[in-house]
Amino acid sequence: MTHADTRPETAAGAGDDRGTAQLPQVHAARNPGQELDLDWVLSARANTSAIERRAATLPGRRSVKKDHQAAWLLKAITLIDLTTLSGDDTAGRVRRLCAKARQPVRADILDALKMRPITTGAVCVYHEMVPPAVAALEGSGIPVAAVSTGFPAGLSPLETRLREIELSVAAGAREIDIVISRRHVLTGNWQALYDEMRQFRAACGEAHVKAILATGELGTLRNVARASLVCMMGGADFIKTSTGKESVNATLPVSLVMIRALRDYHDRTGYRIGYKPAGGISKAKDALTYLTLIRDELGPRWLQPDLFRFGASSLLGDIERQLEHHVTGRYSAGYRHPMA
Ligand SMILES: O=C[C@H](O)COP(=O)(O)O
Repeated sequence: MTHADTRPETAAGAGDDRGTAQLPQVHAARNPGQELDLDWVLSARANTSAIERRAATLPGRRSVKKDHQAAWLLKAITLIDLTTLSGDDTAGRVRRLCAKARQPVRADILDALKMRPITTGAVCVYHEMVPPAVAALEGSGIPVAAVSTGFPAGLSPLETRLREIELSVAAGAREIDIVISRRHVLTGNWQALYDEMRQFRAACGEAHVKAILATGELGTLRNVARASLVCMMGGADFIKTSTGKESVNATLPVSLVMIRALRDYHDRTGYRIGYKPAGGISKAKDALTYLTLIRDELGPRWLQPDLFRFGASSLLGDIERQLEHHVTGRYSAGYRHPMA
């Protein structure tokens, strides 16, 4: 059993300035990208059975010592892109989500844990919901991330997708989650994928760009590895697993492949690119598995909001319940312990 013995490096901790919200340091230097290196891309392999075997051991092997669990859970909250991506989204729902992003943990729980206020990493919405989100988050330091480029399928005309990015940036989105054209991966057209990524990168201007690979639709882990590298070469600041709308979203095998591509890219270029697992991550224990995986594979530097986010719509609720249990020793009536 591997224990995360230490507190997460910058977990919200007790401090002299209690009452002062920590403004998230969410943006590192942008990734300039590089020329498409096809030899490197085609050399990327993934031994599926070895990766699946290793991934299967992760939830059991990696745990967080009970004493440090609350700090890790608070850390996880600071790394959430708090998301609503529903056809029935309204400005009111987005405003409520933003209020939650500003104050994701009840004050009495923070007091009991002797922790300073925290915020989520970002709020993630459709383009049409960017203005109410920007207004609701004003002064908080929390960025708005917009899913643009014809999310989730990405099959609208290229000029429409590029225009959508420009409109989202003009509306105040500081991060753009683009979806790649899966067909470029499935047909091995790496040049087309690279060119698309370059154009998306350029349209984002100063905004940071997360490339959603939709890994559940890429066929093989080898394709995931290659698409990850091409998107990083094309200038992605983050690579993200899924839209949350595919039938298979974030998984541990896919994460291992993408994390290794991130490490490879860093080793060869010196640039750290961020990672965003998204879709179906709704349990605190799963969040802890991801955090310890990242810490062990990439190191604690990657556990900062500029290099790691969870894309999640319901994870925060479960983390809150775990924190409440940590503080009060009980769960709300009818709640079944998911960490057991
Ligand atoms: O990008 C974020 C995902 O769409 C969220 O997926 P989820 O609703 O399964 O948490």
